[in-house]
Amino acid sequence: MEKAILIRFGDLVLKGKNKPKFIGQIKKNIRSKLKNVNVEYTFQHDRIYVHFNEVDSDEVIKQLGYVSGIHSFSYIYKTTKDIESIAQLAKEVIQKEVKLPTTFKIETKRTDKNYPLKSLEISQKVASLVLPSFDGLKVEVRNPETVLDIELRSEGTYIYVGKIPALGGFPIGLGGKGLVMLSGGIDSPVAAHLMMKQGIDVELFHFESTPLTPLESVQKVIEIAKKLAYYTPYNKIKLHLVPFTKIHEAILSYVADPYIITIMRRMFYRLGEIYANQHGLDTLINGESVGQVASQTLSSIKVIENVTSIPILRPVITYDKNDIINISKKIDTYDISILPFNDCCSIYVPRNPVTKPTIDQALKEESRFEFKELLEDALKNVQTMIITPTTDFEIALHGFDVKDALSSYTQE
Ligand SMILES: Nc1ncnc2c1ncn2[C@@H]1O[C@H](COP(=O)(O)OP(=O)(O)OP(=O)(O)O)[C@@H](O)[C@H]1O
Repeated sequence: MEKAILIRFGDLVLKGKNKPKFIGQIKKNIRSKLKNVNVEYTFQHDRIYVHFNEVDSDEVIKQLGYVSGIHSFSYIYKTTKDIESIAQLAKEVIQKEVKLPTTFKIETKRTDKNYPLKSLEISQKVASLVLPSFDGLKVEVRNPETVLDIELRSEGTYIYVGKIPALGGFPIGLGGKGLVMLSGGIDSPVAAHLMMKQGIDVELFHFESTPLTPLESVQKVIEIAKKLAYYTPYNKIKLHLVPFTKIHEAILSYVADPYIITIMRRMFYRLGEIYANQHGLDTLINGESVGQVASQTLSSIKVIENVTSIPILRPVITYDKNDIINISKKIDTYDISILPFNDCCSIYVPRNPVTKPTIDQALKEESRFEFKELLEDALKNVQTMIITPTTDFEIALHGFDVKDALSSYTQE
């Protein structure tokens, strides 16, 4: 029995001239993802068959599950076009893949128009040969629990049962590049994931305030980046650590308590925009919502966004917290995000954060200290790490300046 995996792309969402580009990119991403596995490919129009010998097919499915742009897979079996062989293979596939008893239907697609039987005739003939061998199969044409698909093509016949849903979305590499403001919280890793799923190639930007915040908060972000790295075609993601301590200290010293978070975010946006522009990144992405906490209001977004002109994407803004949590569990970042270590946004939370800040007042708060030099200095000292799913962080966490502690892991 020749077994392969059929990969589908979700034809409905593919439009016109984008289609060949999309398929070219997804092939590239799949090859890259499976480069350490011994498989072969058959590429046909808008589908891909992955063939394997002595390879753990579940591992192949697992790896393909990280590739955005794939909408579903099926385990698919191949035989000749001889009707007896088709029926024989159908029986074997039912034995292997179908839980009995079940209601059942055969659906045939015939792309080989020279074949002597039409699609419906093939279904009927195969059903008549298969049904006597199984007590637990009851034909139900309208709403069957199980559908056995037969595809009769010029090169042979393929049979499969059911579809395994995949990630969906679009392949990374076509949608431009984005800089994700990544905190250690639940929402921003989900925001990163959602944008990656839409085909955006992301880099991660974290403002670290050690020693005001514990070094573990940086480790937390590295652990999150490791999880996100699985969803890239090359199992690699860039994490930029931005030394934010001096800016943070200045904000805490000079800014009135209710405006601390507003001004901190304005500094985040300024830093993000400059960095993105310097490095050819098209957009800033964050995990902001409206209404989750008192400071997250539309007035607040307006005042914060006022300092930038780069597009800002907030993919989770309409999501319920529970939905965000469910995604974070699926991508395996939830358990890391709920670890207790504070980062710069979660320590020294003001007692009464302003809910309706004004631009004038924000400018007044900022006029109390020279922040431009501080921003320049932070940008000069950004450390870039290439994170893979196996990046190691076995270092002593205490008694180090974060820069020294991380230097051996830093690459440009
Ligand atoms: N230390 C940080 N470094 C980078 N980005 C940050 C940082 N803190 C906050 N952000 C960005 O600002 C957004 C809103 O921050 P907020 O403090 O409301 O959330 P959070 O508790 O940090 O966690 P999250 O929104 O990720 O669940 C974050 O989603 C993230 O995009």
